[in-house]
Amino acid sequence: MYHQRLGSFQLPFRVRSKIFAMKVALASDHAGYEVKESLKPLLRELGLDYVDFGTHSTQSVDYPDFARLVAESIRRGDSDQGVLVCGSGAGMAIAANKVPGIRAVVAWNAEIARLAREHNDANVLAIGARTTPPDEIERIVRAWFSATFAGGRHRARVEKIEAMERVQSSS
Ligand SMILES: O=C(CO)[C@H](O)[C@H](O)[C@H](O)COP(=O)(O)O
Repeated sequence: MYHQRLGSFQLPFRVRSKIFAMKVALASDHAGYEVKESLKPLLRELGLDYVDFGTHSTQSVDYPDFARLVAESIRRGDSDQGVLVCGSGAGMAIAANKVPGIRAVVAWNAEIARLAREHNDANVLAIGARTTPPDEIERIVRAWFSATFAGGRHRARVEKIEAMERVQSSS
């Protein structure tokens, strides 16, 4: 259940995000569990609705299971953005990027986070809990959700990524 479900009309994201709070799909593996939990107050402070897809403890699990839940939530249109936390962020990003429409980026500082949103229209933030200091993680999350896709020359490039996905799915 979303933290604050305000509605889910099928409007374009740019319109919907101005009317309703952005919906964030959140998940981690065991390595990222504590960071995932620590992000919840920050997401609330930023006015973001979130749904927690697990994991729910530090017991060892497999990160692709959780990356898939978040990626498919975005693909269905149930979530606008995803945040995934594992040891390095890499495994989560690799797995999430297997789902069409997902542009997952490992951000290890706020600048990478901002650029991923502005230039790449990235929709999944992957964080390395074992590789990124807590204060940097907070800066990364703030930067990610402050930034918006810049469009312009970057739009044609993202469209080329989407075209690659269409070729793959039809072959
Ligand atoms: O797969 C990973 C690399 O992106 C993640 O960091 C995992 O969290 C990590 O591999 C888990 O390792 P563990 O030794 O099983 O805790």
